[in-house]
Amino acid sequence: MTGNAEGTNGGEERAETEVASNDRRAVVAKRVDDGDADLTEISQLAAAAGYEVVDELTQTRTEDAAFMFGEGKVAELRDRVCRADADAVILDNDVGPYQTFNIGGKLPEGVEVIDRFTLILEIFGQRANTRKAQLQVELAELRYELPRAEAKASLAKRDERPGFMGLGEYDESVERDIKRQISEIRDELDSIADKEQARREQRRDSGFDLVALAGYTNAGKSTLMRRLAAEMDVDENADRHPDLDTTAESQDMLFTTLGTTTRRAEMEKRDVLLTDTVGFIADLPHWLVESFESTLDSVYRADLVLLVVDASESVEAMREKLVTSHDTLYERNEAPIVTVFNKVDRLAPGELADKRAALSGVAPDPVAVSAKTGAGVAELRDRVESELPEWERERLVLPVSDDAMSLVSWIHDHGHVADETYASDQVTVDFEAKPSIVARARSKAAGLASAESA
Ligand SMILES: Nc1nc2c(ncn2[C@@H]2O[C@H](COP(=O)(O)OP(=O)(O)OP(=O)(O)O)[C@@H](O)[C@H]2O)c(=O)[nH]1
Ligand SMILES: [Mg+2]
Repeated sequence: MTGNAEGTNGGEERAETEVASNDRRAVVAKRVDDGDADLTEISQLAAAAGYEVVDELTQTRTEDAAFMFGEGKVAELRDRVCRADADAVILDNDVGPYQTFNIGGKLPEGVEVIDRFTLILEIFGQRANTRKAQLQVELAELRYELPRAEAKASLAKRDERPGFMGLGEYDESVERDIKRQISEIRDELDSIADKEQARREQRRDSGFDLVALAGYTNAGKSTLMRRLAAEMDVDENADRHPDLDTTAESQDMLFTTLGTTTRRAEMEKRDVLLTDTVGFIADLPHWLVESFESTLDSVYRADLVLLVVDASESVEAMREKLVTSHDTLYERNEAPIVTVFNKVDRLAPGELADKRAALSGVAPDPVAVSAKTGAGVAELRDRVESELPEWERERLVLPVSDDAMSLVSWIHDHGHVADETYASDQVTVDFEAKPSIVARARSKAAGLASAESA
C-alpha cells in the first residue's frame, strides 16, 4: 500500500517510527470538480500524522482518468516537491491505485503518494494502543489492500504487466492470504465486541445509565468528558470497570482519542457512565468506517448520545459536521440524541442565538456549554437526566431482617431512594429506578417474604 502505515505489530518498533516520522515534509494537494478546494482539514490531518506541511497545490477541473489532476498540474506538483525538498505528497482525494502509480511515476524517486484514507490510517496506526484498536487498523489496511492486490493479480494473470508497480510477481495467493487474515481479525474483533456488549448489560443491570459522547473530531468531547466526570473513583470500581480511566486526553489536533474511555459522571439522581470515543470525519470510505464499527458500538448502544459540535466554527462548517455526524449515527444508533454546542466561550455576543436559529433543522434545541470554563454544564447535567429513559416509582414494605437490610442497600446502589421509614418490625422503602431494577427489587422482596413464612 502507499504511505507507511504498514508495521501494525505495535510495540517498541512503532514508537521509533513515530519519532522518525516527525520531521517528514509533505506537500498537500486537492482537486475539486468545481468551486474552491479547501485544504484546512487535510493540513490538520497531515499535522496530526506528524508531517510538516511545506507547500500546497489545488486544482478545479474534472477528474483525469490517468492522473486524477491534469497532467500539467502533476508537473507543477513535481516542481513544488523538488523545491520544498518534500518526502511525501498528500492528496485529499479518492485516488485510484493506477492514478497513485502514475502520479508517483512523475515524482522524484522515493517520494510517497498518500491519500486521505492512508493518512487517516497512519494516524490511527500511531494512536492504536489497545489490542482492539490495533486489530481495527490492521483490518482497515487489509481491506484497503485487497482490491489493489486483486488488480495486480489480474494484471499478472493476463501477463500484461509483470512486476507491476515494481513490487515483483503477484499471484492469487497474495489475495487469498489477505482474505484469510481479514477473516481471522474479524473473528477476534467479534469476540471482543461480545465481551463489551456483555459488560454494557452488566452495567445496566447494576443500575447505570450509559451515556456516550459523539461528534466530529476536535469538537471537544474529551474535554467535556473530564468536565462531566465525577472526581475519580476508579479504585473503588477497578474490578467492575476495567476500562475506567483517570484520563481522557485533549489536544488541539484531529483524532486525539482513538480508543474508548469510560468514567462515572456526577448527576443529581442517576448513576451515569460516560463514554468518550473516536471522532467522526467526513468522506470516509465504507471499509474504513466498518473497520471501526465496534468502536462506535458504545455510541450506538448507549441509553443517550451527546452529539458535541464546535460552536466556534462558521455556521456552514457546523452544518457540514452535524450532517456527517448524523450520517454516521443514522443507521445503527438506537438512543435519543442531545446536541451540545461546545466552546461557547469563544462566541461574540448574539452569535449563539444566530447559530441556534440557523441550525435549528439539524440541531433542534441544543444545550450550549463551554467544556473549558464550565459554563452551561449544570444545564447539560439536568438535560441528560431529563432525557434518560424514565424511571419507575415503587414502594416496598419489608420485614426487618439482615436479608431485608441488604436488599435496602442494593436498592440504594441501583436506584434513588426518596424515603426510608422504619417501624418496629418493618421497613418501608420508597424509591425510583429503571423498570428492570424495580422488577428485580420486587422479586427479591417476594423471595424475602416467602423465606420468612417458610
Ligand atoms: N475555547 C475552548 N476550547 C475548547 C473547549 N472544549 C475543548 N476545547 C479545545 O478544543 C481542542 C479539542 O478538544 P478535545 O477535547 O481533544 O476534542 P475531541 O472531540 O476529544 O477530539 P478528538 O479526540 O481529537 O476527536 C482542545 O485544544 C481543547 O482544549 C471549550 O469549551 N472552549
Ligand atoms: Mg478526544
